[in-house]
Amino acid sequence: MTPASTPIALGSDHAGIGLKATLRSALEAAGHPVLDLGTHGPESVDYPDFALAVCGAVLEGTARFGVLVCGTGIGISMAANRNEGIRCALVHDATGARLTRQHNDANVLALGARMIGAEVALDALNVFLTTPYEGGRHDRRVLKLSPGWSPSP
Ligand SMILES: O=C(CO)[C@H](O)[C@H](O)[C@H](O)COP(=O)(O)O
Repeated sequence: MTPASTPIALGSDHAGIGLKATLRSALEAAGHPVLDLGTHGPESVDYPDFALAVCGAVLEGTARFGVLVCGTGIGISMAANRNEGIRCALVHDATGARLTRQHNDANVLALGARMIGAEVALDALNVFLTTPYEGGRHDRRVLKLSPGWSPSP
């Protein structure tokens, strides 16, 4: 298991920068090490670049989980899920965050800064980080999401 001392990687585009800052402050206040991979300014940028950076950190093990924010969470989650081994879930509340950890063993959380408020996002993040994967019947389904998996002939 990845130790809790391993950072949480954060990334956003310009639309998500405010919510990312809120999430970062909350994580740091709770004692979580954070790896903020940008964006760091208000200029218009492209969300796939930040999804790639965060997913790279998760896949190489320098981050325990990734958290991505764009305006809707849609584009940045699409970009994240292009990376083999990443299971990124776009959620809109704590229930989605809990279920995607329990059932999908999601390793990246995506949030839409133009869709949900900061309190809901903070609840979702807290639940995401503290909910374990259930395993059991979900193992064979998660396995089918793995790099290289294909149906038996
Ligand atoms: O990818 C998105 C839409 O699913 C995100 O919401 C982006 O943040 C959005 O497209 C950015 O839009 P903007 O008009 O360039 O701010």
